[in-house]
Amino acid sequence: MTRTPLDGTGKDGRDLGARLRDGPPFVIEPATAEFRDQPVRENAVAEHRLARRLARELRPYWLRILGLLVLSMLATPLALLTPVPLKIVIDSVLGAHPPPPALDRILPAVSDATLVIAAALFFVAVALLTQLLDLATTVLRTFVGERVLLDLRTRLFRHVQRLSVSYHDLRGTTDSTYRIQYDATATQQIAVDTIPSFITAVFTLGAMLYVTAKIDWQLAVVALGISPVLLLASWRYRRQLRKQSRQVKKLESGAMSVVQEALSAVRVVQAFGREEHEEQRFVRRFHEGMWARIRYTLATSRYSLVMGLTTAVGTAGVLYIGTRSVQTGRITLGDLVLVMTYVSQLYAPLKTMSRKAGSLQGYLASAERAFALLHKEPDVKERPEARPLPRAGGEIVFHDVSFAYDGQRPVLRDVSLRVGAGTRVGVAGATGAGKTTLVSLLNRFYDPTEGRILLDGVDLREYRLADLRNQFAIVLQEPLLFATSVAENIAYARPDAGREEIVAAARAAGVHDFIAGLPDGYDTRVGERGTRLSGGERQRISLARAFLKDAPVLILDEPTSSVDVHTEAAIMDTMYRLMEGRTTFMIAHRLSTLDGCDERIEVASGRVTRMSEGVRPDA
Ligand SMILES: Nc1ncnc2c1ncn2[C@@H]1O[C@H](COP(=O)(O)OP(=O)(O)OP(=O)(O)O)[C@@H](O)[C@H]1O
Repeated sequence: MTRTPLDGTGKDGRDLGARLRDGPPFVIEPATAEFRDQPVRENAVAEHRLARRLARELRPYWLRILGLLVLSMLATPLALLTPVPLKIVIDSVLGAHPPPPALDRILPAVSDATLVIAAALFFVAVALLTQLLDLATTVLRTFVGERVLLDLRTRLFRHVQRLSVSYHDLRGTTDSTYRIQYDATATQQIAVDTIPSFITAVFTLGAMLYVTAKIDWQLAVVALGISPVLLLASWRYRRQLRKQSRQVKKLESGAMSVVQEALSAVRVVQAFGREEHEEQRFVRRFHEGMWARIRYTLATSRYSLVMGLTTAVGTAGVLYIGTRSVQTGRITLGDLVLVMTYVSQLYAPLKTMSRKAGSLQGYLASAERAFALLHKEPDVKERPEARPLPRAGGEIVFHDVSFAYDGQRPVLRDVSLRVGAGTRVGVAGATGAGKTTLVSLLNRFYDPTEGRILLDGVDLREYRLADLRNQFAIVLQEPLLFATSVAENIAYARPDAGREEIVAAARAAGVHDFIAGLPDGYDTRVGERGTRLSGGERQRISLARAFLKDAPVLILDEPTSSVDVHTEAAIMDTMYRLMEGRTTFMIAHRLSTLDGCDERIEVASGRVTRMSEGVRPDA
């Protein structure tokens, strides 16, 4: 059976899970030179490259990120003001100290009761401003973050769609899905969460230290004394956290592949009663992921523990020295309360910085994976000065073409053919002989390892890729439909086609009456992959697609092998009409299917072992 490379599954018949299990799964793609080595060798240069890459990624949003930063930084003065009412009440209402000069200027010689009310109102005003600022920051952060995420996801999706079929053959779909769906969010987090929090934390830290030092420099020195320990701990845990986070991502995307595969093949699973087996595979994969996550969480908890203990020691030191200072009269009780509030707030930014440094490692691991995908170059490339090709005549020549999927074991060897424009060629051969591979080279799903293929006398690699692919209409053994309406499925070949053209194509494919009889006619939805239609019905719809495309070259890969004899006869009829005036390659196992072809070739073990006169290269 031929598997189409279009559906993202391997042509070697191995299922997605098998390839994910057996292949070199989920290794971060060593993409461009910029990202090579990075996942393996953790070094300062690689870190620097990743940071530069991130900066480049975020450059278009710098103004918005700056806005976010400004909003976040406005929180600092508010944080500084929060404990001030408490200090005033303690010192000037409960104690006997005069109010601070600034307050005295605004409210000269007021009673204690008025001072308490003023302090309370001040407290509410600061809280209100803090909340408003919080709201504005959240709104802006959400907008900027979603924009960054959407843009990156769009680019990843665009890129992944253009990667060569061989990439998808090897990788399967889940790893790419994971990178687009989950890894891409890391950049958003770094842009709107980590960077602004980090910078704001540094800013707040500086401001609070300054105010504390103004009150009592000794206290500021004690409070700051713990920061080397904090920095050291962030440095020490950084690598471990990144490594573990990377491991978690690999295992999670691997586990997801089990779900995706089992659900997409649910009929096979149920038919063979393998639900239990699939469940066990699922549990095994998730079990591995679970332990990796537990290890990661334990590492972050250990890290938080170190942070928490260090800050507690710092706070205790400030409390001790601060109390002594109150006792000796160096500072007031209100000053001590103010400083203690600052110290707890001072450690909040320090903790934020170190916590962010921890989660940053997880984000960086994800960002690496997303960028690696983005930097993966397609094997099949378009030349910079590629030729346009409005409509080909249809002459195709193979010149000593050899091809190996893995670059080593050839699947096609020294194939030479000359197919005149409008010639219908029947391709026969045993299973695994290389027939599908032969036609897959025509529209450049893969490029030959050796030799060249010419269309109208020009190497396929000279043409613009989209133009080249536009010259082919393909009908596969297992027609692939999308989960939309019948009309949209037919129009997939030419999205600009009007309803009359779609109906005309359906008529030509002999499927109009069937469609007209459906509950919603052409607007009937066909279900995922067209499962609500029979194999023959799907095949006819894909033929209508080919009629609508009206391409000069037609590839028919065993299009009737899954339908009954009557349906086959009807479909063949339609197909021969479709072939008229088009260069056609028709693959079939049943030789009788090829009777209407003008020429015939036979493939065995990757070689063309027989060919009729009309396709001889020297004819
Ligand atoms: N994506 C792939 N990666 C690696 N090997 C592949 C891939 N697709 C096909 N092959 C191998 O290439 C050889 C030729 O496969 P191909 O599908 O071209 O044969 P075929 O003649 O079309 O077979 P069938 O009649 O069964 O469809 C087979 O040995 C197959 O295992």
